[in-house]
Amino acid sequence: MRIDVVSIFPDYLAPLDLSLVGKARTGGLLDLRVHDLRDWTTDRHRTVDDTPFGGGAGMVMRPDVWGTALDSVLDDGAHLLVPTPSGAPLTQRTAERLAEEQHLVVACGRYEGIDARVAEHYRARPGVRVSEFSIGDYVLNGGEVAALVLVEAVARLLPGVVGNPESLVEESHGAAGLLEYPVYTKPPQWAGLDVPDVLLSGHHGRIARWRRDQALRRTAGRRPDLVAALDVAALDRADLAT
Ligand SMILES: Oc1ccccc1-c1ccno1
Repeated sequence: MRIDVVSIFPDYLAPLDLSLVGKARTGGLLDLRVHDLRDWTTDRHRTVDDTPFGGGAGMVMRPDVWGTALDSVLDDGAHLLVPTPSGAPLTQRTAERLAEEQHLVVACGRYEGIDARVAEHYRARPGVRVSEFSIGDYVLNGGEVAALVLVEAVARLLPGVVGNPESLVEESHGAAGLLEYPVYTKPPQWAGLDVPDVLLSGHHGRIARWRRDQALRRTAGRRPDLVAALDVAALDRADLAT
């Protein structure tokens, strides 16, 4: 998979040189290219923004600079992803779908955002899909943090990136849509607190059922909104497997 990220702060994406994503890049599993939007400016001041039509505070990112940049990195079949507070929520299901694609291009906006004609222009481009996405109901100073989240959420799903693919199965927001169960390790007693006995029992069926029950309780208690969307069939399949 190839991912291009375009930003006026390319150094914001430096964490993607580290850990699993960094290894995926050096191992050839992920072709990640980070670009400085200002490389596509033509004026002495390398201007990327201007005042908003209709007035209002702040500055808007220019469509001409973005157009030159995206024409340079987008190819047929690419998926243009634009982080924005007004976008569709990025979910694990979205990450799974994106991990199946060949080429993602992330356009990181700053200021008051990117001129709306940029997304409109590329939506009309045959062979290019455009998705505006949000990583949560809060406001950031720009799209770079959202780009970091998206790249990590997608890259870790690529074959060979995570050492043990099994560990992807029972995570929060997994196939059944549940939050993950509580986890414990040595020492068995810590700060006057014990590990649940069932986890020391060696009875794999009971352990699996306890974990499923904990995941259900957590999901109902912390994310009642997810309960309605639970994939009960996936739950049954998982329970049958224990
Ligand atoms: O707040 C933002 C500003 C710019 C680009 C993206 C965002 C954002 C906020 C939440 N998800 O994305």
